Amino acid sequence: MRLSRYFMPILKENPKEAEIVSHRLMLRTGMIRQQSQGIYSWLPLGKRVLDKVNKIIREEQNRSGAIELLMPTLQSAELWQESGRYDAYGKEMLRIKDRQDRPMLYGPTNEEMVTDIFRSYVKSYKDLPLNLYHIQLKFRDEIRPRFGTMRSREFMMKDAYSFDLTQEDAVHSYNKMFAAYLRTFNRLGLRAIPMRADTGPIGGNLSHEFIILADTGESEVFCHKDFVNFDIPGEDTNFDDVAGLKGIFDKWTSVYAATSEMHDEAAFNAIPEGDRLSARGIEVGHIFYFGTKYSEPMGAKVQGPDGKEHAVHMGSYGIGPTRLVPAIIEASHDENGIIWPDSVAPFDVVVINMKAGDQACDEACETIYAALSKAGKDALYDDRDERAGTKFATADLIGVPVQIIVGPRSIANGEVEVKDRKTGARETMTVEAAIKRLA
Ligand SMILES: Nc1ncnc2c1ncn2[C@@H]1O[C@H](COS(=O)(=O)NC(=O)[C@@H](N)CS)[C@@H](O)[C@H]1O
Repeated sequence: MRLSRYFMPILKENPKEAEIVSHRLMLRTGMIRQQSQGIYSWLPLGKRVLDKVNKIIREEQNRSGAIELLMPTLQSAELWQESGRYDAYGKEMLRIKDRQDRPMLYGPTNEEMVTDIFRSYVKSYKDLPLNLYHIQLKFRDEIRPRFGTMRSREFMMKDAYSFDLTQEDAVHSYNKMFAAYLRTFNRLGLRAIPMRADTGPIGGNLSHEFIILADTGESEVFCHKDFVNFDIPGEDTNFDDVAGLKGIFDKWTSVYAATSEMHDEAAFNAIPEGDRLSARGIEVGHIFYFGTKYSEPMGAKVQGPDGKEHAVHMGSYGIGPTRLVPAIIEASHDENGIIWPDSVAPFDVVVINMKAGDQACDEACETIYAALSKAGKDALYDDRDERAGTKFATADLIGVPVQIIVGPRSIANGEVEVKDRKTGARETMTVEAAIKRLA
């Protein structure tokens, strides 16, 4: 992408409304724009990151055997009246009337709708287990949306829903998602800690929140220091191995970890002082087992091996992609801007032409940009008619992992400078070596 033809409205000053670093940087880099309270547009640079986050989420959901679909944002009130949540959900629910004056709502979550889909088609235990998921916008009229897209009113959620014949089978489905979440957050460059959690309006009695430690996190968390060394389930994880997945769950819940709602001070103090960790955290995922809470009232039943009808056992599993983007920034930035993990960076490389209009610089940049693009790399070419200093600041601000700096002096010797955004390390090499290294 040539920056002179892109749309990336960089702000020179820190926006005063931003209270935390991720909100400040997402506004300054032109990743998002607030349209109204708690409602945002994702501008091109932000959309590229959001798409990469969703790609990883999708890959790990699919690896676990979950099947993707897409449900609408607008839902009929009747479904929520069947489950009894229409009134219980409270003021966070945006209620709408259509032109026929029918009561509708902008979905805050989709347990009722996915249960309606399930009950319309699945009648036998032979079709289980089943896990259906989508990545879709939600609306929750948060009383105090803040911190940009960290806590917004309209937000994107990956929400998955599992269906099983028995509680035992449902716990295996829960453990599949548990392992998939550990893999997902690790691939996003985050260390997420699963913590026993409250179930709130979703319901049920088994629930874990996945929290990443960050000073500006809204959650207060307490856990054992050992978490930081636990192995992440590998690519070769066998999601049909009931005992194996139970082993992963047991390992990752073998030491103390709880959010403030579930904290047990005595249990925490039983941990040797040096091993205790109390911190602030950001909830990036939340999983629930809630049995027949929805299937019973909504008649989602299958015929069991005994020939009898059984309400299916369900769970739901949420991840917040539009919260993950700021969460990654909170976990990975410095005084010059964002430091994107390679896996979600909006571009792989930024080519900086220190002197646009200088023939040698222009030619070298075009050669490098063409070679990187040909090799399938996401390259941003800063070809703007701007001072070099402005270009260096932009490249550091938007956090692209690698910068190729092309200046008149070095290019006279056929050389360029390659800078690593995370470490700041710089290396001078020939144009060919730079292309070979990065293409
Ligand atoms: N207001 C919000 N802004 C941004 N992300 C949010 C917001 N509310 C929730 N999320 C994200 O969505 C995830 C799941 O939300 S939740 O309420 O915990 N769970 C559910 O809604 C269940 N139905 C799981 S499918 C959270 O872990 C969080 O990452």
